Amino acid sequence: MNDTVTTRFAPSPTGHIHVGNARTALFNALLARGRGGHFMLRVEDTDAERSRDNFLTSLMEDLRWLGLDWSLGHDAGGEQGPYRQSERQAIYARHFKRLDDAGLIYPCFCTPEQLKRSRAAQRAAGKPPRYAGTCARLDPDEARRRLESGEPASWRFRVPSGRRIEFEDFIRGPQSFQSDEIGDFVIRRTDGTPAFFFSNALDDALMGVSHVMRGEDHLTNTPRQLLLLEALDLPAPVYGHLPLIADSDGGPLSKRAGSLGIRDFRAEGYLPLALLNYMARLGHRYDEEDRFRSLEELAADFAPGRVGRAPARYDAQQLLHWQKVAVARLDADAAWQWMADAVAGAVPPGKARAFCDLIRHNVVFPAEARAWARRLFDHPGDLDADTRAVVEESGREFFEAALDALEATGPDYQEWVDRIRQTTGARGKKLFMPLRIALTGSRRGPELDGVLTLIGQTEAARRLERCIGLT
Ligand SMILES: Nc1ncnc2c1ncn2[C@@H]1O[C@H](COP(=O)(O)OP(=O)(O)OP(=O)(O)O)[C@@H](O)[C@H]1O
Repeated sequence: MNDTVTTRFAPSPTGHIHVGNARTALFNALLARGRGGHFMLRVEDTDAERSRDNFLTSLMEDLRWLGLDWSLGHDAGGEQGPYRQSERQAIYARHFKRLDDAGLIYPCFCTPEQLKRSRAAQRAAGKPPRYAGTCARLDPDEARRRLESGEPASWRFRVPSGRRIEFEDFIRGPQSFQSDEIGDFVIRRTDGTPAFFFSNALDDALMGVSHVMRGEDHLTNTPRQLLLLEALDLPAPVYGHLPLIADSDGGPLSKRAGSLGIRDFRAEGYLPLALLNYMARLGHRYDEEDRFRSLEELAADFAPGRVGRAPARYDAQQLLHWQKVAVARLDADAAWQWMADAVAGAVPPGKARAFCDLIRHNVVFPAEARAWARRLFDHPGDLDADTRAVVEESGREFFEAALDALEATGPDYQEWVDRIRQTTGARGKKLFMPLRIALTGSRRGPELDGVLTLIGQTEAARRLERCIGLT
């Protein structure tokens, strides 16, 4: 028996992937990596109306940007392809025929309105809605006649009665379902396309997926899929269902609604490892919770048994924490790459690296780096009331002394501040805060020493004069 672990991410390309989808992809990638197995990307694009190629391109970009490369599947190859469901019609047709030949499926002519009425009636009677079995009892000759006359029909799987379906969920533990509570379900839609239950289960089996880890929105699909695989005499994977992630208001995430999209985080300048460290802890516990981990380390320490049962909620503060850690750990080259686009045009040629080295520990997003570039190379900006109060309190004489000192010492920071200290008697905060405000327009920011070097003597003098003018 082949005991390689093969996991998969099987999205429908119907929108940009969000934190919920991406965490499902991440957990599958971690499980495969941690066990030396394969992570597969399968594209579930049977819904032609909602599937779009641009969403497929976008989700592949997002996964690759996160570092969640797949070794099997769409755009990666493998023996069990194609890995786009829209290209697997012949395979579905073959297995559909096997079920038909075995008398395990039947055409259903019920219209959407009839089905809706039936569900409403069941609900009114206090019963959970499921297919009432109307077409299961049709005379086979009549069913053929109606099909031949072109009447639209979906196809349903005959769920065997009186069966208990049990399986061990590798996250939630033992699960048990009664087949009598499952109505006959659609495996082929009226338009001829395969329904989710069918194509999804069939592909997992045919593609050698060993572990299906997916959101618990799929939990009740699993007994249906197990019945189908049993009917087709195909091997079933083991299943694990993850608690869903809700947005910060508790609402569900949805690709269609475009909530918490990975590409939005990317555009804002979040780092992949910040998101990975954040998402890996969404519903999963690590020892040494606070330790920032590489993707390899996240995988080595990942265990389905450490996934909790409670729904996880998106927490912007937690993500921001990991972003700060990830930014602080960038080396000089990576820090520059990260901010380069945002500061393009705002930093004079030749000063880029010095600028980056100076401000990188003061920023968490590239947009902040851009604001610093403007502040240092263009204009320090208007002073807020508290900042202006410091300038006024320091007084004209202080800034005049600072300006004289600068002329005398040139842009040697240490000599400059020593001289100001001597001539004004100012010390500590009283010395450094007004100088910081003069040079940067802000009470917080990077080392003044570096600021002076970067903006140069002439600009520093101009900024001191501006403060003189404000007093
Ligand atoms: N909020 C969520 N939290 C965790 N996992 C989720 C969430 N939403 C979807 N998933 C999981 O993401 C995977 C991909 O699913 P799918 O492509 O159907 O995404 P979806 O967001 O449900 O899409 P749509 O909004 O188009 O219905 C599935 O395993 C699904 O369970």
